[in-house]
Amino acid sequence: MPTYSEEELAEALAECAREPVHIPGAIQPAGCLVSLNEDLSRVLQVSSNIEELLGMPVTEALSHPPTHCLGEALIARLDSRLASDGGKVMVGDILTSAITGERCRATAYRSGTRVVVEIEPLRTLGELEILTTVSHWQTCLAEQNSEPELLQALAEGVRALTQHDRVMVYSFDADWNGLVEAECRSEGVDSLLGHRFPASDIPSQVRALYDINPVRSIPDAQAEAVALMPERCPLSGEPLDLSVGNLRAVSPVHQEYLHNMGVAGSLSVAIHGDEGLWGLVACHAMTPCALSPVSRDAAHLLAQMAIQRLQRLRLLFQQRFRQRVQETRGLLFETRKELLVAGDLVQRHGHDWLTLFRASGVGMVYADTVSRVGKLPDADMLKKVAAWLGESQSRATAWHSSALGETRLGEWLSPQCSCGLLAVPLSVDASRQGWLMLFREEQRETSLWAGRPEDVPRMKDGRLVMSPRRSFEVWQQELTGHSAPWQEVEVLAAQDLGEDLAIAASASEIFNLNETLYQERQALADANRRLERLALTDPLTQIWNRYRIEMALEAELNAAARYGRDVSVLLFDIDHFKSVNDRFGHEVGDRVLTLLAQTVWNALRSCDAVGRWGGEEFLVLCTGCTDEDVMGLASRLLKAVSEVDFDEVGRVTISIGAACWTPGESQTDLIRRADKAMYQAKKGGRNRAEKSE
Ligand SMILES: Nc1nc2c(ncn2[C@@H]2O[C@H](COP(=O)(O)OP(=O)(O)OP(=O)(O)O)[C@@H](O)[C@H]2O)c(=O)[nH]1
Repeated sequence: MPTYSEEELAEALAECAREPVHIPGAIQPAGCLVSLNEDLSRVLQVSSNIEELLGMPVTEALSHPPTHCLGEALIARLDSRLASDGGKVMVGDILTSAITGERCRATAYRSGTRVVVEIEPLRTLGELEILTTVSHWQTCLAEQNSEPELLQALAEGVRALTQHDRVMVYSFDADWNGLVEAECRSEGVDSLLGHRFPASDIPSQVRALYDINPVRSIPDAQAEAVALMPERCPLSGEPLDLSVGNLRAVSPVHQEYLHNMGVAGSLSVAIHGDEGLWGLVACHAMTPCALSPVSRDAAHLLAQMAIQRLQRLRLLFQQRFRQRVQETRGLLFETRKELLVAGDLVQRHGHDWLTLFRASGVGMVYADTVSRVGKLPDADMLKKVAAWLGESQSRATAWHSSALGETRLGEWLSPQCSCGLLAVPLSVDASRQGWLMLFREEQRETSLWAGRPEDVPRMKDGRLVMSPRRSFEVWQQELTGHSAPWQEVEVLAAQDLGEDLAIAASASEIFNLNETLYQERQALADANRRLERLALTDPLTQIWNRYRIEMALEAELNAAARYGRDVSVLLFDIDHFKSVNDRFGHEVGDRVLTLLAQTVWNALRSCDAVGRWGGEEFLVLCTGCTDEDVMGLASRLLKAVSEVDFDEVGRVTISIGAACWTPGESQTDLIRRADKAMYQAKKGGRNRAEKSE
């Protein structure tokens, strides 16, 4: 357990970050340095090893114009290049060492108001050989179709160029810890593949230097630094900022770090992605390793090519993922045509979404319904989570966490089965809202640290300081409480899915509402029909009631008056019906009435109608009937009734009174005449028809 407080650690880190690594006042002995004033007319500082490379003592170089130590041609080129390059590093001016006869490369850059020229011998691989090597690995990188293979090819390519004993490609996590993702090494050198390096290994100001100058070469970490003469600018008294250069002396802290790791020389090449520093290619040499500036630049070139390919691969992955999501959305649209409720959609497609989103469970809480597929909390818990999300989160955007234990939900959810959650709001309207939730299980990982991160801060003179690590022994750390992180592309895709589900939910609701409305309308129409029937039908005999037959008669008489048509009525009742009731009971009497009504109804033409006039009296309305016709119909009815067997009652007869309408006659008068005629029939012996004259 750390024995220091958070504040002490923060102060130690800040102190470490204040180390002025960019103005060491010295360079590495891999080359020499000349600093000039802005108009290139005066030498201001030189490195104390200038004589070893340029064959000229420090005092001589400082007391003569720059052309004396650097030559007329180089100064002329510097003059023109610096004017056009606006102070950027300038490479490619070659001169030959006066002492060793080696070809050297001069690199110039602006540092404040000064111009710095660094001179380094060109060594090892020939330029042509480097070109061939770069070209080979460039092709190789372009052919890689997976991230691990690509990073492995980068490690191998850089090692082919620099000949270091161990070349690692490591990426930074969100906290700037490094993870070794690929490695290429010579036999007998320990592997650090899969190891993590704590963020404190590269203090923030050193990381910032990688933005200015992506390549840091240390051919011999323990070589004595070469002082600048004088140490500060003789004009301004300012130290010389060597951030942009290649020769900056190694900070004592870094020297100790490399020593503790058993590394004699190193090369670090920053890998910058679209979002800044992505990682590093870190090369270690177990013995000092002189490196040609051209190889160094070539290594940088390969790193740049690799990151471009990496970004392309990630883009392709994202495109493929979104394509698959689009396909799922297409399926959703297809099934939406069936107007499934949103919950059914989850049941139907949930398993596909589990695969697509690498999730262990998918749930949806919408209105009062919960749908679940896979491994996830129970329905009540999902409702509780949805309620919390609704209260505490924006309704417009997705919410996600890959460490639920660190959130409010950690109190409710078991970390083993629900460690990560991506929740997407389904907003249908203000009153109806829901959440689509994708859960991920815990992803237990064993992290191999190259030394314990906590060992870095140490007490020195009663104060906590960040010290270079002494031990790089593998230390295992169990990472728990985390799921795989949610990628941005996954969050966006889940939001698309959420929108589709919200649309499906409202579509099915509208359908359900319409359905209910339709059913209610049907019920109303049925009730109306029943009412109408009740209002117009005789409940016993199921033929028209008096009201209905009167209406029909009225309409017929109006039409007859208008078009001069014939209309007749037959009024009849059962003979001696009282005795039927008396002998067999009222119920039997009812059955006789019903069967009689059906018999008459069946005997009529479709244009005629019969209604119950009251009691055991019936009225037949005959349209287009002359006197003759109506008596013919009356005879047919007498016959039809006489042929019916009325069960225990046996045969019954009826007496009919017929009346033909005369123009101008009222309905009442017409009926009265028919009634009179029926009376005549009764009087005449029954089971007969009489016609009103
Ligand atoms: N079962 C039953 N009987 C009814 C109904 N409406 C009227 N009646 C009976 O019909 C009988 C009519 O009797 P009356 O008017 O004396 O006539 P009748 O016995 O048919 O003799 P005539 O008409 O002179 O041949 C009565 O007994 C009524 O109770 C009914 O809806 N159901």
